[in-house]
Amino acid sequence: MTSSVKDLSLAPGGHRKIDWAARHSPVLNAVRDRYLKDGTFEGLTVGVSLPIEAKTAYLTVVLAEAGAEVALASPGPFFVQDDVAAALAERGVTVYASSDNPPEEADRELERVLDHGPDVIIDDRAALTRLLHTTRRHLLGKVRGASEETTSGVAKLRAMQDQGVLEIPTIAANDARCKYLFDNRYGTGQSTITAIMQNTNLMLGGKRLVVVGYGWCGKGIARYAAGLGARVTVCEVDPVRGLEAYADGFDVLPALEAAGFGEIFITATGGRHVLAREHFERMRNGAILANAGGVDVEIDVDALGELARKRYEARRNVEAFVMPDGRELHLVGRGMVVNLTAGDGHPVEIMDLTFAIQALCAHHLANRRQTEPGVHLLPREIDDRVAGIKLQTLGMGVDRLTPQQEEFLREWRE
Ligand SMILES: NC(=O)c1ccc[n+]([C@@H]2O[C@H](COP(=O)([O-])OP(=O)(O)OC[C@H]3O[C@@H](n4cnc5c(N)ncnc54)[C@H](O)[C@@H]3O)[C@@H](O)[C@H]2O)c1
Ligand SMILES: N[C@@H](CCSC[C@H]1O[C@@H](n2cnc3c(=O)[nH]cnc32)[C@H](O)[C@@H]1O)C(=O)O
Repeated sequence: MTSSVKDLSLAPGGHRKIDWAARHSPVLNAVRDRYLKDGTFEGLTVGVSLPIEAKTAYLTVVLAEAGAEVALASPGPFFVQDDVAAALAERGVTVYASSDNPPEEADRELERVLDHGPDVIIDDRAALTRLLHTTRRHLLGKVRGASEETTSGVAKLRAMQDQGVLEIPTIAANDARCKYLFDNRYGTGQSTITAIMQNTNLMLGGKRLVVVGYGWCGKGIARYAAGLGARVTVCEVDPVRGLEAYADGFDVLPALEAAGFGEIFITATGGRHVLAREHFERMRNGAILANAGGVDVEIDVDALGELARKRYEARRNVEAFVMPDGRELHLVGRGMVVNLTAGDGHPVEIMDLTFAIQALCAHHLANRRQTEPGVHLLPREIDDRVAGIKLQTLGMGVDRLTPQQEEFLREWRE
């Protein structure tokens, strides 16, 4: 089937971006050479839903080179770099994506991916998996399994499992240590702060910055912001995580209190309306709001619109909401995942680790090494292998326990 992209003439710029990602992806390259070329993917179809940018593109190129037919769509038009989509169409990956597509038609593009009849799925926020269980049920039988990219997607899959409706094996790629410890923490930390600074052109040093949610993403954001001199306050609902934030050197306060003094607010919870009307009513003139969480309802943008007497584009990717009392609140990246909708996503080296994990999850499922319907973890030794390869590419390494040390740890007698 043929790709459907915005403009094929944009391909040269996309090729350069993909080549750059390939050059900085030593782990995925090693995984390709050591594991993916064993014929597993010959004759199989891999359906992918991920933000379409250079690192995602390189993952799909690697899978295609390993013999798979790959079909790709994005979770929506705000996650599409058209030059990359055009380049991919030229590299033998079928891609259904354009930044011009209406957001409400995102499911249609994803269904076109499913209509390829995938054997294996690489998913983001469980979008393909949910469609597979609803509008494309007739394709369920062919799917060997799905690998899930993000925390919010894993939560959806667990909800499906709890309700007894998940009919395929899935791997929580997000829950691999080589994923969340680096991608969610350092990747989100760097790329969220970069996107906010790039789009506002404002300084971070000295600013009162509020991070809502101190999970892996929130920890990364707080750490990078503090490193650049911001005065960080954390808001949590989990007292232990709040205490952890305190021990890491941050103030911890309820969001309503922080609303009154924050100058920059970043949400990273995966929850709904964590910043809402009552917070907007207290915020200072000029406050900046951005979301780094995986759902686009963390900031109640509808309420912000209802409160505002006027809204206008203050800068590219920055929308100003003028309140009845004259205060302006500035929303970066539409309240969607800011590092992707208003930035280039995570650093290449981070996605190199994430996509090495994803490639191995796909390989695992393609080989039917996990056949039980439900949500599963990637076997620990595969995670260890990826970390080992990364250390090797850095010219570093770790030690191994000696047999005596292993025995000491196993033995309970002194
Ligand atoms: N921007 C990115 O590139 C990126 C990368 C990875 C994950 N994500 C997404 O970011 C979100 C967070 O991921 P994570 O891995 O950090 O999850 P996590 O579960 O480790 O952390 C979420 C934290 O938010 C807290 N929380 C929930 N509701 C809250 C509320 N109303 N107020 C304050 N705190 C609240 C929870 O207690 C938890 O500590 C998810 O939606 C995930 O999909 C985004
Ligand atoms: N696309 C989702 C939200 C994604 S949440 C964030 C996920 O994006 C992933 N991510 C972050 N940066 C990049 C990137 O540059 N390329 C591809 N995926 C990325 C990251 O691994 C994380 O788990 C939606 O429908 O709203």
